Amino acid sequence: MFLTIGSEGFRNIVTGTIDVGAPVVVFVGENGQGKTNILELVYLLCYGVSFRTRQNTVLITRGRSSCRIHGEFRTEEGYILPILVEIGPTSKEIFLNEKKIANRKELFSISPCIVFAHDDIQFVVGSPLLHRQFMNQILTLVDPLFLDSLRTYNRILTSRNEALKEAREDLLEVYDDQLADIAHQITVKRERMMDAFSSILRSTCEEFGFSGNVFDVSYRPSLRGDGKEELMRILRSERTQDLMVGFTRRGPHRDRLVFTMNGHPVPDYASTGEIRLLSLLLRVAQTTYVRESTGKTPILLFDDVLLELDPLKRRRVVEMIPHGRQSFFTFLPEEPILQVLGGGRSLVYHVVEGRIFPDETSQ
Ligand SMILES: Nc1ncnc2c1ncn2[C@@H]1O[C@H](COP(=O)(O)OP(=O)(O)OP(=O)(O)O)[C@@H](O)[C@H]1O
Repeated sequence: MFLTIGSEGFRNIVTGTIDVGAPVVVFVGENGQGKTNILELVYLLCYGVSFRTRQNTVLITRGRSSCRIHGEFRTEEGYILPILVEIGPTSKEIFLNEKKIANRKELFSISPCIVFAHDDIQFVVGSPLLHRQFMNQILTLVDPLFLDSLRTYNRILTSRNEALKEAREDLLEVYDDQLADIAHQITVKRERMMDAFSSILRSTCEEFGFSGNVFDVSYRPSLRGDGKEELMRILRSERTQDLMVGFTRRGPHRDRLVFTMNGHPVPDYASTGEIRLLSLLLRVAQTTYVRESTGKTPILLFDDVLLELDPLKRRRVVEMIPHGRQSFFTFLPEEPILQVLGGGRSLVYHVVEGRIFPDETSQ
């Protein structure tokens, strides 16, 4: 759990430190005041990157040349870990326990963190690129080696595509072999994860109060075969077509997911509210999957996502949030925030033009 968070020169947030040592922390404010920036700050402390941008310079307050983001994290064993992220125009340094770390992966073991964001509905109705992003996000949280496999795959894929454009059959022999090997590893990992994930999603739907399989998701690998050898045979047998188009037409870079509601494709049948609900249940299921796979309950960041649900569904989603860890919420002033406060300790802050004030009535 984070006990404090703070920043200097970060986006529109005014320099300072606030107490967040409670299971539920709420930020209330009008549009554009800095609520999402605060959630972004928490995410940066967990992963060393933003969930909104890969461009470090936009994180720095306009007109300044650097920023510092800091927090104190209390581990499950009770140790206090100071985390500091310093960002300059072309640099980023991360300090854990006052020691500079060489790789931001060292932060990953502290606490997983899951954002429930407005754009999450794109995982359901957006392009297959986002389906793959969804799977990759989950796998990276539970398997630190997955990101390396993905990078290797993309490197070999780029080389194979170049060889296809230049019709270098000698190189294609080598790349087919390498691509089949890594494609097999990625497909098997995605397949296993999605099997477990879809069964968790079904239980999540039941827990929510649905009877039967209201929402379901299934994995559709683009290159399916029994082992690496078969994938290689497929790549070779389809090489002529790949040479004609000049790129690799099949592989994990073309995988997709199919979302259904009562057996029908979600994008064609579901209402906006149902799509929003599914995107929230996907994140709840992701939280359960990460907890079951790593033994750690993620910190949850809810960025204004409950508004589109009717009050009953909103309450049910909130009741499903796992206890024992920390959740951060953002709300517009008129939203009924009391529904998320529950019985435990909670902190409510108002955000006005980047300034963060404690709510007098909830202290
Ligand atoms: N680098 C920066 N320097 C200064 N201000 C910035 C910077 N980046 C973003 N901002 C400002 O931060 C504000 C946006 O804050 P944020 O996205 O957190 O809003 P919000 O309170 O979550 O609003 P909404 O309810 O509309 O989502 C905007 O006014 C934006 O111009």
